[in-house]
Amino acid sequence: MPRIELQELIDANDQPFVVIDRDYRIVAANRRYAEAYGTSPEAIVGQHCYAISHHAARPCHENGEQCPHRALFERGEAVEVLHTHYHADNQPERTRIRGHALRGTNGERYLGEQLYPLEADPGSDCDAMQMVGQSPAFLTCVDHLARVAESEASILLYGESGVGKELAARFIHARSARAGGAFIVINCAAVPETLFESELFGHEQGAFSGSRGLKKGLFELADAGTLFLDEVAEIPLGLQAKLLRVLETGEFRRVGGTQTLSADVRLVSATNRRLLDEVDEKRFRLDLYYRLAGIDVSLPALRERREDIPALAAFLLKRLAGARPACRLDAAALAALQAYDFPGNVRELRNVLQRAVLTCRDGIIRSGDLRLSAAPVAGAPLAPPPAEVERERIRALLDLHRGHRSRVASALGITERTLYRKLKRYGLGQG
Ligand SMILES: Nc1ncnc2c1ncn2[C@@H]1O[C@H](COP(=O)(O)OP(=O)(O)OP(=O)(O)O)[C@@H](O)[C@H]1O
Repeated sequence: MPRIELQELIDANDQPFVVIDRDYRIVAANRRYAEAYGTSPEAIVGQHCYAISHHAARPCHENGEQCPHRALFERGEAVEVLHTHYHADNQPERTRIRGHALRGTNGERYLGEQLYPLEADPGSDCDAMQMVGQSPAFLTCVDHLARVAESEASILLYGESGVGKELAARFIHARSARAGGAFIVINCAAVPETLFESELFGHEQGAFSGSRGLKKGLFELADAGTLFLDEVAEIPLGLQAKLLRVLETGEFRRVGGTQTLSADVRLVSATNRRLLDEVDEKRFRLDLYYRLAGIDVSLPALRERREDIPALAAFLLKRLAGARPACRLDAAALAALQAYDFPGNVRELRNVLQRAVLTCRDGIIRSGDLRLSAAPVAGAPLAPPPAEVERERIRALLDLHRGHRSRVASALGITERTLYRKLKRYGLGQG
């Protein structure tokens, strides 16, 4: 067998590649790897891997990260992990690392690491999408999203309210081959049943009373792009059958139309309910479930990634401040946020910060400025009111505000979206 120069061999690899010995010393690195850290292969050899990739003084497993080095030299396993690496300019980059067990001609064992940056396309990376987070739970999820984005499969996103399902759907679209096409959102809980079909498939002129002109449906508008069905569990049963037919044939008609149209649409759906439970309860069709959930991805709740709270809070405060200087949290306030469970997830964090910004005086948010529902202020309800009481309250407010939903929502201190869901549940204000 010919003996090929190691440097030439690894330079032929388009991905960053590095070879590390038992003592964490780099014994070889390809050009790609060295360039990413602003140096040359010659200068890197002999240095500690953690000094290069993490700018750290000790191995990354000592800082709580999963380490392929440790897995190989302690357990003999070649593993794949997600890490955050730091480039020469200190920019963090999320990277998937695949470990390889190598054996030198001296019989010694070495670790080969192949790096796959998760944000290879700077136009659609997490920063551009404003998706903040470095925790293992978040990185695993982003990695999963990036991988499923490349396929054409229908994706079902599952996660509690406010975890960022719409953001995740946009991320999938931006990283897919359809990124140049439209990203169309329909919130299935917000559309009254009577208008659902025409929203989705459009209508011809005068198709029903009140319809003016021809209107293209969202399905048609999403042609060559992605259609995001938010709160998909809320699609009325009758429409589920129609949607299924369209998904199976790719063909549809506008309401009141005779012409058969077709559209090439990739579906991403989201729900905060267990759809299979809905199937068991006969509220959701199993065949439609299979169509929508080609691949399902769960998004972690904020309390499962508490370590992201400081960065998320700083990001949201900056966004809330706009051009003005952003408020910041003192240590006790930050600790209170990290200890809190956030049933409403990132959206609740944003709302809590929004209120705190209004009450804080000197640009510093203290724990007293935070209104977290676990420690309610006087007058705030401890738990959601019982259904009957809530139904009556909403009905009375609808009367008071003459059906003006945004006013009712703000009187209740909830989003319009949540109000729509409640209206539906209580059979109020349809049409
Ligand atoms: N990782 C993140 N980084 C930055 N902002 C985030 C992140 N995740 C969510 N957000 C923000 O939190 C808010 C809620 O996100 P989004 O609307 O995507 O949630 P959702 O899961 O779709 O909610 P719902 O189930 O109520 O529809 C948005 O303002 C979004 O920008």
